[in-house]
Amino acid sequence: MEISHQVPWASLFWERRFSSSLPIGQTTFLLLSPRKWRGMVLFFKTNLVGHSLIISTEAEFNHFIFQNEGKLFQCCYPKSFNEIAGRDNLVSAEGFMHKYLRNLVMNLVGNETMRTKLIPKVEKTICKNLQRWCGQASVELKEAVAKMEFGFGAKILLSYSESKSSKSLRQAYADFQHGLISFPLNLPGTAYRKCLQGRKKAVGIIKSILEERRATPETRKERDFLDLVIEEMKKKGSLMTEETAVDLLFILVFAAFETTSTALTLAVKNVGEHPKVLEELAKEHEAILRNRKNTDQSGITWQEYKSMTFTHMVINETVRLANIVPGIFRKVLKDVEIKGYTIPAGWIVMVCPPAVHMDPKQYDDPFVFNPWRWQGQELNSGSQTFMGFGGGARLCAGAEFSKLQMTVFLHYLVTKYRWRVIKGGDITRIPAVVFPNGFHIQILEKNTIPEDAAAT
Ligand code: HEM
Repeated sequence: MEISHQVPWASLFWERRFSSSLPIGQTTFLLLSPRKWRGMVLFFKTNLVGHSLIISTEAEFNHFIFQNEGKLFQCCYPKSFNEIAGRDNLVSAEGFMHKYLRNLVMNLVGNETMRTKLIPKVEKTICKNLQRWCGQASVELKEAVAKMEFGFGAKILLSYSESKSSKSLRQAYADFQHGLISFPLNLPGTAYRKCLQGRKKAVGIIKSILEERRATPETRKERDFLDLVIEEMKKKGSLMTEETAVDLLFILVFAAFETTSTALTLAVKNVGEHPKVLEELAKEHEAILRNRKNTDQSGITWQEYKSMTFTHMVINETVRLANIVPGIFRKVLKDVEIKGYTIPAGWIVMVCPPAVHMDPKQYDDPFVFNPWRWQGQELNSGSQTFMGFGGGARLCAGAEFSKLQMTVFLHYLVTKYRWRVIKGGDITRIPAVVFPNGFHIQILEKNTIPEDAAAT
């Protein structure tokens, strides 16, 4: 690991990945003539399970890769990823198929749907859960939020309810997640085998819901995403086969709960550790309540949501530091010239967002949680220096939806409740962000005194 002092984030990623996930065999870390630019290694060559791989740690080149999606670069995740995410999964789909699937997803979580349909539903779910957690001695926030997001996602996608089902979709995803980032060795006892088994169970449940729905199209009060998918399947010459439908639903249920729950837990942790941020956040949300002309207004309006600038700054800062997706993989379609080097067609490039997010040339004191650094900037989900949600034509389809959920959660948390940490909150990267001891907090109504404090 001789280069660890030069690219701490990238090397940390590989070190963790290979030491924790590759118990057998050795992957060598090859460093071939790294180009330095303003003191930072731009890119270097290594090898990933037999593939030649360029790791790009440079903002400009990463942006170039995103902007040339489909022309010079193509999405490329390892074969084993397609085995666990499904052959027809949206993340690996290309060209017309990618556009078609992405459009369907935008139908589910695009701005118009969020504005007209999702805000009140998100609010209702969050308020109900916060009320339930309030007063409990301790709530493990990551798991509690993941459960809430899973329930919400499974409902809008499939009208699935864990409590009304004989088989647990949630457990199937827990097994899937357990081995998601592991060496692709399908032998009894391996994490990868467990992951494949989890996928098989989840796919089985989703398939049976799909078949049941097709056999007995009921008249539900509200259409879910599955209704839309089935409608697509019925169209003459449709691209939507049963396999594609199942793979799409499978990946969406997962995407809907895992990433957002991690980001939201980190947001609460960051805000709690920075009293000035909490104060500013509360000020913004209390002003929203105060400025309402109609005092009977029951929920957040789209305009109010859009005006929560400081909250959006807190979310961007959280996602920047979280680096939930540490590597984004692309295949080089044609030879690419970059700063005097040629990257040959067929090679794999890994965009490394953490290296950009933690680069002191891009962000002053990059390890410090400082939402004010976003002041006056466009708070987009992707830019040349912010790639927590990826970029270009494959910018995360759920980025805005994820931000909406975090914003609504923070709104109710800071206006109605207060919280204190009971235990946990440590973070480990394997390379996915995990909380090894959880993040246990107590949530109380804003104007109550905790029992132990009242007793003293
Ligand atoms: C904090 C939360 C989230 C983070 C950090 C995140 C991150 C990302 C990243 C980095 C990518 C790009 C992958 C690539 O270019 O290969 C991506 C793609 C994607 N994400 Fe997210 N995501 C989040 C939440 C969500 C949610 C809530 C959904 C679902 C509703 C979602 C659905 C998707 C989909 C469908 C894609 C593929 C887009 C495409 O290829 O066109 N994500 N996400």
